[in-house]
Amino acid sequence: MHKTSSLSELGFDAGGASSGFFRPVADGCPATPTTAHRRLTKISVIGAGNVGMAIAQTILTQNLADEIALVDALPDKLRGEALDLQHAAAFLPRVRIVSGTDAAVTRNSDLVIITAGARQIPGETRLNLLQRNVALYRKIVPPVAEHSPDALLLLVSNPVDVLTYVAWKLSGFPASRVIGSGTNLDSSRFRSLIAEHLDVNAQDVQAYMVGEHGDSSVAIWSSISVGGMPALKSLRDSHRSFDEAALEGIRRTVVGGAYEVISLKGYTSWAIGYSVASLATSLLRDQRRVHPVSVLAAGFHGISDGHEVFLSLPARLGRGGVLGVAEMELTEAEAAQLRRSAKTLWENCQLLNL
Ligand SMILES: NC(=O)C1=CN([C@@H]2O[C@H](COP(=O)(O)OP(=O)(O)OC[C@H]3O[C@@H](n4cnc5c(N)ncnc54)[C@H](O)[C@@H]3O)[C@@H](O)[C@H]2O)C=CC1
Ligand SMILES: CC(=O)C(=O)O
Repeated sequence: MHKTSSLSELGFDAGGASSGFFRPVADGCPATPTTAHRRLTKISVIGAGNVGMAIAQTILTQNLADEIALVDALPDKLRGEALDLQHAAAFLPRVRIVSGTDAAVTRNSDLVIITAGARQIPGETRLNLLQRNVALYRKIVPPVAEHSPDALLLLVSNPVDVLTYVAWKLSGFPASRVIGSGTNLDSSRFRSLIAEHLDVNAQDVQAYMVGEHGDSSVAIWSSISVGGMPALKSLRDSHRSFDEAALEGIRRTVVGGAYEVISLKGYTSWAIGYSVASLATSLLRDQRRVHPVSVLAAGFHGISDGHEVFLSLPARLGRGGVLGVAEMELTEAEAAQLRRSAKTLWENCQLLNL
């Protein structure tokens, strides 16, 4: 484990340094019972690339963790990223940052977020990454699960739905503790498009994309509400142009959002950073918020009970992981689209022989 540069590395003895500096106060005790018994929260981020670092830095600003462990295969890059974050300590809540190329640094994590892996080059689909990233997950997931057997696993590398299945199989964890970031990000893109159109804050817009985090994601038009009011009918009443073709155009724009950013800057990072930090908050702070995330979907909406496929459905998240999945009312067309997504994803899962 590498605790980033410290005075002890320069030869200064850390033992007793604090007690030499501060004079004990009368009747003082080392820690109040509350502090002494408070369970510290540890989050590990595997993969310190664009996405891993955007997630780590967003989590840092949200005062969610007492310790963040970063893991990457490239030791210099990893140490550089860890130091760079540590140098911001004077502006942030106090968080211990540790890093290492070995999964041992993640020991006793509450939440492990995996972002390691190949990313798309312009024009490539997420499913194109499957073989490369499954090979990585075979190396990463078993030791991580062994070091933190009670952790929640949050998967981000693509194709995220199939890799969530892979992580579930390789970890041996219950499905409720294995969650893919899924369409939480796609739904944010969807909400922000509608919010911009109506000139309202995207936080006041509810709108769900479900299914695959990828080309076959399904927009649930009946889920759109603004300030608690169903919005599709009024959008249609005020704009005759909101016909089926226009709606499919909006869905394609949401799906194309990632491709557009990748073609412009080479990767996506900030939005997924906020998306995953919001999931981490809901999980670790037991917020019981509903997020569209990748969960075991067998038996939902006509997906066969025997198909252990993971895809996004609105799920209630808390400290135990997935606490429940909302029974959405879908049109027959939406349910059929979802089943088509499930079929494609399940075919990919079966090729892996896990
Ligand atoms: N689910 C989602 O919504 C999103 C998923 N992604 C996915 O996240 C993944 C990462 O993307 P970027 O951060 O942009 O890529 P990147 O190339 O910047 O970072 C990947 C990191 O993984 C590290 N890595 C490789 N093998 C490793 C191992 N065995 N152990 C630990 N670290 C290892 C690399 O050294 C590198 O630092 C990609 O698969 C990408 O498609 C990206 C954006 C959104
Ligand atoms: C790359 C990716 O999956 C996204 O930004 O949606």
